[in-house]
Amino acid sequence: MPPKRKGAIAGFAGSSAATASSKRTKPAAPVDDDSSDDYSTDSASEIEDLAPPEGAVRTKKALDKATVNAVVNRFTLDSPAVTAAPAVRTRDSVSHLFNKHDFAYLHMKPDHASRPLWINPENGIIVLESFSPLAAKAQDFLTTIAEPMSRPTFLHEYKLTPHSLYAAVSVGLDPRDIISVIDRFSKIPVPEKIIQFITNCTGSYGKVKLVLKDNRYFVESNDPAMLQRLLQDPIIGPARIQGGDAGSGVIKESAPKMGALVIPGTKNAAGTAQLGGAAAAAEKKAAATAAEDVFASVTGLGDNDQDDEDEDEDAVHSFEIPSGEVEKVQKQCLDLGYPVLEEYDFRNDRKNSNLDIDLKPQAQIRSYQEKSLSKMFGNGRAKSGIIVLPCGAGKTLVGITAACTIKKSVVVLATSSMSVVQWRQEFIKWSNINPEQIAIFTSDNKDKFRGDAGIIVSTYSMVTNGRNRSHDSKKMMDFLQSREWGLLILDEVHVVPASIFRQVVTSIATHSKLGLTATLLREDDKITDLNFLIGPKLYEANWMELADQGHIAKVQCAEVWCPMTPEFYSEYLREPDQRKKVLHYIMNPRKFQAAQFLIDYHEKRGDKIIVFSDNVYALKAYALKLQKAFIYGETPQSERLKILENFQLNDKVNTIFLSKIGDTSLDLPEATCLIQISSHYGSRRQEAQRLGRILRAKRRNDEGFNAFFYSLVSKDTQEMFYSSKRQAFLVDQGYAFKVITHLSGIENLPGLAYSTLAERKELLAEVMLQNSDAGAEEGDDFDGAKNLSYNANMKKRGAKYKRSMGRLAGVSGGDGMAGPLVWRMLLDARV
Ligand SMILES: Nc1ncnc2c1ncn2[C@@H]1O[C@H](COP(=O)(O)OP(=O)(O)OP(=O)(O)O)[C@@H](O)[C@H]1O
Repeated sequence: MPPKRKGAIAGFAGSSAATASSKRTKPAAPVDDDSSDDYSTDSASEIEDLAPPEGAVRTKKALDKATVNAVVNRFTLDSPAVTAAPAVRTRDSVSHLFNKHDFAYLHMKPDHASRPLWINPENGIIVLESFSPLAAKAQDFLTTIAEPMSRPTFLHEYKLTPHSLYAAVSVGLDPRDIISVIDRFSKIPVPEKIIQFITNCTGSYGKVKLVLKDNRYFVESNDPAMLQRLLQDPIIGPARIQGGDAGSGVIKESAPKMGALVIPGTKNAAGTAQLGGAAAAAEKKAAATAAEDVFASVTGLGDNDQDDEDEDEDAVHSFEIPSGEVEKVQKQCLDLGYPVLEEYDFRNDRKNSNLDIDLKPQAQIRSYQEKSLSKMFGNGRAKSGIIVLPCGAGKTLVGITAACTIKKSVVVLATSSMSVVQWRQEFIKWSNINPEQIAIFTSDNKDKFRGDAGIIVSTYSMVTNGRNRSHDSKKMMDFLQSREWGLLILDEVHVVPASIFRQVVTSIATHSKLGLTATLLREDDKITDLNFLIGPKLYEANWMELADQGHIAKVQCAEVWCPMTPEFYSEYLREPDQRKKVLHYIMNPRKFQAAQFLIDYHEKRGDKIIVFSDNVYALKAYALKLQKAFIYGETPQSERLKILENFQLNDKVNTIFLSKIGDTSLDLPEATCLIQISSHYGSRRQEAQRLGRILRAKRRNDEGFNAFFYSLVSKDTQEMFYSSKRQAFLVDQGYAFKVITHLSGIENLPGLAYSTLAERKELLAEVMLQNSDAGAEEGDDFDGAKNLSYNANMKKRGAKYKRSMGRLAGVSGGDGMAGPLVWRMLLDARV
């Protein structure tokens, strides 16, 4: 049986630049090209200027970014709106050491030691003591109201931002509760400035909702005065449909009860929900842990309080607007400072046919998957937004469970045709969907599903590239655009340019959107666009917590410093061509030796190793010299499959070399060790995605198992700088990078390559003979300006990573584990 390769092959279809340019050259006859959707940072700009899809039905035009930013900027801690009187600062003998960071004026509460967090009044950063008994509770709360910034072993950092507070309100939190819970967890009374910031942000966000019921649009609010204010507006007022259900055009009804919905695959779905109220309550009580008691005593918010709150029924007021006015009303609300939340009341949608889909009984979603979905369905409706889970943590099943909850027609968009096939297979594996009701729309497949409701899985490029559509493809697009969809699942949202989302969300009429990603970061800082094009971040899992629970592998990360040989270094310094400079540090013989040594060592330990190189010249040179298989953009599909199959099943093939086409979605659970010899400058996203290839290691639950991630860096070259920038995201997730300056025993490796000066000189001569193109990455145009801008950014912000001293075991929280022991034996680790 062929091995599972999720999107493996995703990137295997050629380079991003080649794809982008091929989209521009018109072939003789219309041909659908979805061969690659490699939306790397560089390809993004190429794709941005694709024409909008032909005949796209503009349902709701995306909000103008300037307006969005204007609103967001209104709510910063420095804005005039935040007018708290400056705190009275008393200076003492050490104040000068701290300058404006002297927070001695914030008096600690008497029982501060038992409270786990502290909040910076100047910038809204919250520091959490992750070792506190209340940390788990506080963490749940903080991930709802703030952005996780950094979560290493002992102290976590979160930041309150307008977007995070917007997301908090969107899952039903009240600003008073936010302030009171922070206060109960906090070592200091919540600073007045923070209270004002929270009140200002939440005062405007989430007050107004746009709800689709029976395919009629309603502007909804709990606050009748708010609706009156909107109705008095010269643009919104006239848009109201006069004489709606309630005659006056304002309808009053009961708010849905929180938690009334049961998400499939959860414990509730399995039985608790069916228990009578009293039995369920008793079960809940019995499950209360000691930690919860501590929580209650410190916060004063026991479960009973929560239950009481749940029982409160707020009236909901609404008025109806025609679908043609939706965009205008949305924009005007935003201008007034009341951004509109979008929710889908799918249980009352009787116009769109139901889809017969449920999770299979054996499908049990994991606690973090359930938590993420509860943020989406918290009040019984579907909120649009983004769920962030580490690579290999099961985003696909989260998407499938969302579809099983909504039970309406679904569109899934993925980044490559292989991912599309994978998504369909996973739907069939986890749910009882009739295979005829799930269709694929790619260049090879354009069948519709059977029946009134169904699922279409396609790629972003199939849906947005309107230039050269074949007849069948046009028909399929018409089908996609002519009907309403209950849910749009957007896979790997971090790689797709905002302009593509804009085209997608404006051309496919969908009631709710779910974005999925592991790394919600972009080097081009276009993340804020996603907040408004898809929705706020609903949930972000903690990588370390998932690793501790065995859902993803524990990984030891190391940066191996490889000194340049004198002859390579003097050429490197002398070389004026940037690309050739790069080639010199990638082809550094000491780096080659380190790779050879690590491959040898890990193969002997029984590991399966992936070696990544963005540079194809180096990829081939290393692989050929070491006699290992390699795959890059030009490797034919059949050969790729053969290599990957051998890697998985053949115990003689334990190492493969991959270019960056294997960065994402590659599902090789056999891989346990990763060695990176060349990479995409300072890309934090690539580093995290590559790490993701070993997070799903099959052996992750073996006692003391660790996967290994080595980044080989040529010392005293530009590569050192890029490497530190690349690690920033993973360091924030709690990974500690050990610096290894010498691999003990390397000198004694039999057959060590380039051990004589003559061999090294020969290699240098070969490298010098290469033209500048050999130094370029696969499918990448070297962009000196971008290169420099990374430098400038780093100077501006300062490097965020820290190099660790001492033992890796300690810093990675892995004391006493077998992994670090192996390291200590193997590596003479010194800083
Ligand atoms: N609740 C679950 N129970 C059992 N297996 C699960 C569960 N959730 C996910 N898995 C399995 O975990 C593996 C990884 O899942 P998936 O491919 O969806 O990860 P991912 O988050 O999309 O990763 P990537 O970002 O690397 O694509 C799959 O083999 C999947 O079947």
